[in-house]
Amino acid sequence: MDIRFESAGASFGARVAVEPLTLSLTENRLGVIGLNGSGKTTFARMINGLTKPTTGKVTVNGRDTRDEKTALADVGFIFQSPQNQIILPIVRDDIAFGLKGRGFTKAEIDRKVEMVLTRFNAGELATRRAHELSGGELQIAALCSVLATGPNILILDEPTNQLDLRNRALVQKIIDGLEENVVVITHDLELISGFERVLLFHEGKLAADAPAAEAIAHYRELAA
Ligand SMILES: Nc1ncnc2c1ncn2[C@@H]1O[C@H](COP(=O)(O)OP(=O)(O)OP(=O)(O)O)[C@@H](O)[C@H]1O
Repeated sequence: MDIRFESAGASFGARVAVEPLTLSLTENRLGVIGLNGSGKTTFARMINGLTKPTTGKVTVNGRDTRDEKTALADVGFIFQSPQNQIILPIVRDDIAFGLKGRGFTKAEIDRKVEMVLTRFNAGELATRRAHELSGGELQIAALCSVLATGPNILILDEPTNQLDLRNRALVQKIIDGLEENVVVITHDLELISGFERVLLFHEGKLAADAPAAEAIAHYRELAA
């Protein structure tokens, strides 16, 4: 992946959520940590263009996010509350929904839905009602819907939030095995403990940009 922030920052009115920063991100795995309200989600939304920079610019694989009217299609985003991004009641239909309007035939859509369900060993979820799923199942359903569209960068915002130990371990295993480039925002420090690059945000500023152990140690000092 090739994500570049060039003096890019984001403010909401007078509130500066992310101070202008200059960065080049090419790692296959990137962790983002920091206290509540430190700017992590805003930073992540700037990557897929959901939040446009109010100063500077952000490019993803050479494309300026300001030139795109909507979020970048090749940057998948799983939000903090995945139930809010499941649109259709039945899991299989929701996965197919994301593939419509992209020029695929019905047979191709059906094949892609089956492929992604098989990839996550989630065939059992296909006919389930999304609102009846457990937190872990919902994360997997959201992952299937987003990854079926073939993004090459995936952003996960607090993917283990509210998961029990078993589902947490399952989601960690899935993240570790993803071939896509992954950006993980999390308060679950173990989840990103093996990452070679972790960004620590503090009050909208980048407080560390380092391998996981170093960034986590710095975070512990800030939080103490
Ligand atoms: N749409 C918005 N309008 C106004 N202020 C916003 C908006 N989005 C974020 N902010 C503010 O920007 C700052 C950074 O918020 P952000 O959601 O990026 O933090 P975070 O690090 O992801 O927090 P958390 O860990 O609690 O999810 C906060 O002060 C927040 O209140």
